[in-house]
Amino acid sequence: MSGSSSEFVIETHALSKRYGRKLALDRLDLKIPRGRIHAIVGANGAGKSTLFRILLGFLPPSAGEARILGRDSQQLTSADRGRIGFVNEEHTLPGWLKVGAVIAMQRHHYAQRWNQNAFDEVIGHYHVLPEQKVGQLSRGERAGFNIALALAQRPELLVLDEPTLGLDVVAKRAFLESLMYSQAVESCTVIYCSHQMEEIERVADNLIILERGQLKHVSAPEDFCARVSLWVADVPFKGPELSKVPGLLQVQRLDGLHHYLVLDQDEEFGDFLRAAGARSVQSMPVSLDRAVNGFLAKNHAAPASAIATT
Ligand SMILES: Nc1ncnc2c1ncn2[C@@H]1O[C@H](COP(=O)(O)OP(=O)(O)OP(=O)(O)O)[C@@H](O)[C@H]1O
Repeated sequence: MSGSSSEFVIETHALSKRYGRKLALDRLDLKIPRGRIHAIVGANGAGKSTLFRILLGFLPPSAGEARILGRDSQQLTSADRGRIGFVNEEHTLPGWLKVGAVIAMQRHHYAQRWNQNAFDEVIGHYHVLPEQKVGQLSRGERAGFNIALALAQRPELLVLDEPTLGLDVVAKRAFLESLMYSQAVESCTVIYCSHQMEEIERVADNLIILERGQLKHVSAPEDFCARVSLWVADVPFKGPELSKVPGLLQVQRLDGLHHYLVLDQDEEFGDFLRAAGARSVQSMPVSLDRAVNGFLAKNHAAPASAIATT
């Protein structure tokens, strides 16, 4: 199969990774179609970085298969790697090199592929000078420099592993804008891993939720939000027994009212609360942050199989 004709940029089949007694990826079947921005989210330790390391060929799987741009991830050639841009939170560039020297090296390395316009467009958001050493750049500038270099290599696939970790609000915004408004992004597929839901809400077309190395949900972010709702009810005493509350993700008691965060419930949930004695019931939508974090917190507290969601 030719890489560029493949319909999916990422395809894993029964992919598992075990570190000693720890199962980081658990028979993961994941298909990410070509084009657009895909966000991968999951709690700490869900297996996101492990997945990226296997996909980029830095780590072998324990079992199963991983393909990237149509190629087996364990057999990537340097030409295949040239089609993939990777930016991670560490922004690992040699600190002693001058910015101008790094640019010259990359331009030479990527030769025909190098897209100077894409580089200029992104680096224009940052006050980075060619005579500065990479180690002298601020975290935000280094993140910007990295994304500019990655986009200039005209990648078919751009993998971003928590690229805004540790950046302040201004630097985060600059980074996201350089991503969202770059022409170069339009011609590639972006896989973005982050814990920042407000970022994901702004940039992602597709939301992929991993939990304990398994796939839990795939859809547009707004469709996931639509599955989660918050119900505020004036229920006397303790309210219904929690094990009987359908789709329950979280419950809180605030100012004498019960707040139920629930998954996949419709108007009948209001009837359930009224039958449990609620005097008033009000439902409201939630932000992506609340929806995802409620969902992940629930799965933390219960066995992974407690909610069947895929
Ligand atoms: N080299 C290793 N040796 C042993 N266990 C590891 C190793 N790398 C990762 N793990 C374990 O595998 C699991 C998945 O880790 P991974 O770094 O892939 O998660 P993550 O989703 O990227 O987490 P985070 O959001 O915290 O970065 C974790 O439980 C972690 O402790």
